[in-house]
Amino acid sequence: MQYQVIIPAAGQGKRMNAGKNKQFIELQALPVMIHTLNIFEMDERCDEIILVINPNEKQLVESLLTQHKITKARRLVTGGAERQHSVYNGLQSLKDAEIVLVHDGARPFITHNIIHRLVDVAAEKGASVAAVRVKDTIKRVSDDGVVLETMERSSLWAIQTPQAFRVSVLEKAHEVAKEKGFIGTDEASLVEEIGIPVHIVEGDYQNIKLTTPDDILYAEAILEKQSGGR
Ligand SMILES: Nc1ccn([C@@H]2O[C@H](COP(=O)(O)OP(=O)(O)OP(=O)(O)O)[C@@H](O)[C@H]2O)c(=O)n1
Ligand SMILES: C[C@](O)(CO)[C@H](O)COP(=O)(O)O
Repeated sequence: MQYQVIIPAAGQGKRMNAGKNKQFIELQALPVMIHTLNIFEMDERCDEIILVINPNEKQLVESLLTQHKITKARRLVTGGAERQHSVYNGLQSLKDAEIVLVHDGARPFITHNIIHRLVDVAAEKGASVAAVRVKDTIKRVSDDGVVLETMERSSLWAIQTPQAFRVSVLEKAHEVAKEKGFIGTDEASLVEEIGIPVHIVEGDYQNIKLTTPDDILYAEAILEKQSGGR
């Protein structure tokens, strides 16, 4: 089954504190955004990339796409105030897609194997998310820093992107969220709100989101390992 992917890349990267959108930080001489786009560019099952960007970065993005021969990102979409609004804008520009993936521009280490498993589960069941089992003990804590409870770890998963959906499911979820003024931190939470089951696809701990400066050190180590330490 083929798919289209929406890549939200219109954030500010405030927690990264790099003085620029973290999408443009270079890892082994390639911007983060290009690492992510290359994965979908090289996937035969990906028909189109809908790249969501800040309008003031359009020229820079266009020149990077040309320079790095990214041919599938034919339509650039303007982002919104929150990640959810950026994805909503991307969804409005989908054409003739049955399955849509949403994947953070800031997660440059996703694999084709996980992408394909997500697409297959979404095609069969409607909604799927990449996730890994939580490794730490997780506690719920009050605003004044006192532990309220220890969560049962065996049922806790850390949710990543990609998240894959039948297009009709994600469209409905976004419309309902818009009506209710609901803002979620991922697409699956919107789908959960409309009562459609979201299925876990076990992912990879290396599929990190570059969020804070220490993530860059880890990303460099992953790339070093991928390139055989050369
Ligand atoms: N209004 C927004 C906010 C985020 N994103 C994108 O959503 C992904 C995940 O968001 P996050 O890691 O929070 O990125 P930023 O919003 O850039 O980071 P920060 O919250 O630290 O400013 C990133 O690829 C980011 O560019 C987006 O397209 N539009
Ligand atoms: C969608 C996401 O990457 C799943 O882990 C995450 O929720 C994005 O959160 P952020 O606060 O926008 O970084």
